[in-house]
Amino acid sequence: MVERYALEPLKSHWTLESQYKRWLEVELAVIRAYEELKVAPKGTYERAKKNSYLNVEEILETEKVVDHDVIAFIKVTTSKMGDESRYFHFGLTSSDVVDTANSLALLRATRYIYAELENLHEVLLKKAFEYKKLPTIGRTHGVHAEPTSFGLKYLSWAAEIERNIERLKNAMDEISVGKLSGAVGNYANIDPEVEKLALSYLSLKPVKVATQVIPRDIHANLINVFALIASAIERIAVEIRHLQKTETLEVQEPFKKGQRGSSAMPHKKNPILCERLTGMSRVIRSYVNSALENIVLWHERDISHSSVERYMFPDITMTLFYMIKKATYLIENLTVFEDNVVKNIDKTKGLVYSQRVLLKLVEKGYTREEAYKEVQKIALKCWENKSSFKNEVKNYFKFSQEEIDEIFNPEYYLRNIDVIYERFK
Ligand SMILES: O=C(O)C[C@H](Nc1ncnc2c1ncn2[C@@H]1O[C@H](COP(=O)(O)O)[C@@H](O)[C@H]1O)C(=O)O
Repeated sequence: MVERYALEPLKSHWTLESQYKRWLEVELAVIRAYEELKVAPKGTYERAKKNSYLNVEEILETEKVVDHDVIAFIKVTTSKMGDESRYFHFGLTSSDVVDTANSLALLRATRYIYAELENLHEVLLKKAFEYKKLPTIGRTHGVHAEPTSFGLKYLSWAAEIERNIERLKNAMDEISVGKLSGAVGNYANIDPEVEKLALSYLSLKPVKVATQVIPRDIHANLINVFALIASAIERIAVEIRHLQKTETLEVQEPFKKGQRGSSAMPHKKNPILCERLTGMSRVIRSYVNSALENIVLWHERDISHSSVERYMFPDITMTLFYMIKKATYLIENLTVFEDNVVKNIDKTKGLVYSQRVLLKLVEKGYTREEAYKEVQKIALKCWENKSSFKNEVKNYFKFSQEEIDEIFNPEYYLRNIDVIYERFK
């Protein structure tokens, strides 16, 4: 993970020491289950916990010799244990520990992400209501289309985050599984009751069927939801970047006191945060492919997925956590130049009301085809010579001033938005 983007508490969550602590948590849960099931003598769990020796440096030194990270961990951790070390890792395979601990790590990291996402959702909704009545120009294909509500932009972002919250909930539920079923997942050397009990101490459920590992489609689903969230944030960032173009200037991302935009051009305020969020979203999406590739392992497993996950799990959760926090800051502190938002509606001198003119003519008795032809003729002329569509329409179709005022009114386009907003109460 790039230090620049690593925020607490995620940063500490992914240190090597934290990883070994989670491995130990799993190993101890198994010992506790053995004791509960009277396989291990009373007090074994407490003694094993007290006498386990977690020393990162020594584990790494040992790994240099044995070239197996879990074995190195077991050797060092049990090195100061007494007789209870006999129950340590009893009947387990390395991935029982690694995979169960991975679920714990992902779940805990995702809980931080979830809380931040709820925060972002709330901020977006608040802004959606704040700008509900502000008319703006809707653009399709980048071309002025018809007026709409500025708040609807935020509402559509909030709705997307709402869907992602639901998806995240489901993915978290799916990843709340562990496996303690041994070398090929068939409980040959471990009682399924030990798994059930030990996982219950960790608030996990046994995965329905495992090989040596938990099936990777479960992890891929979570990674995919992360990518959806990143894309939702990128959609916000890209919109802001477009609206911050000098020609448009409807919004401006926060520019702190003392901040400088350009080393060469002192006048500049650039949308650097939005551009960073756009880039980060690309990085997060690129992990979806790796996560999908991890699904297909040889037979009961190979270990090609392991290196991928060492990059992917910390990187993706830390990057996403950073993105959501920054997106919330961005939305809360975005400057909206309301005058420009309204002014830009008239950049095409009324062309954006062409459909209203067309429908008015149909109401007056024109066929749709006739009306379209007539309106397009005038509209294209106005595009070319930059004249006022409003004036041309008034003169050509002999509309009264009252009709013109009614047609060329941005407020008209907001008349039904309450129906949409009602869905968010
Ligand atoms: O319980 C077992 O260990 C069973 C064994 N399978 C393994 N299960 C879990 N870890 C294993 C396994 N094999 C190797 N290693 C060690 O995993 C580490 C992989 O390192 P990396 O590719 O860098 O992520 C790296 O440290 C490897 O040494 C099997 O033969 O089925």
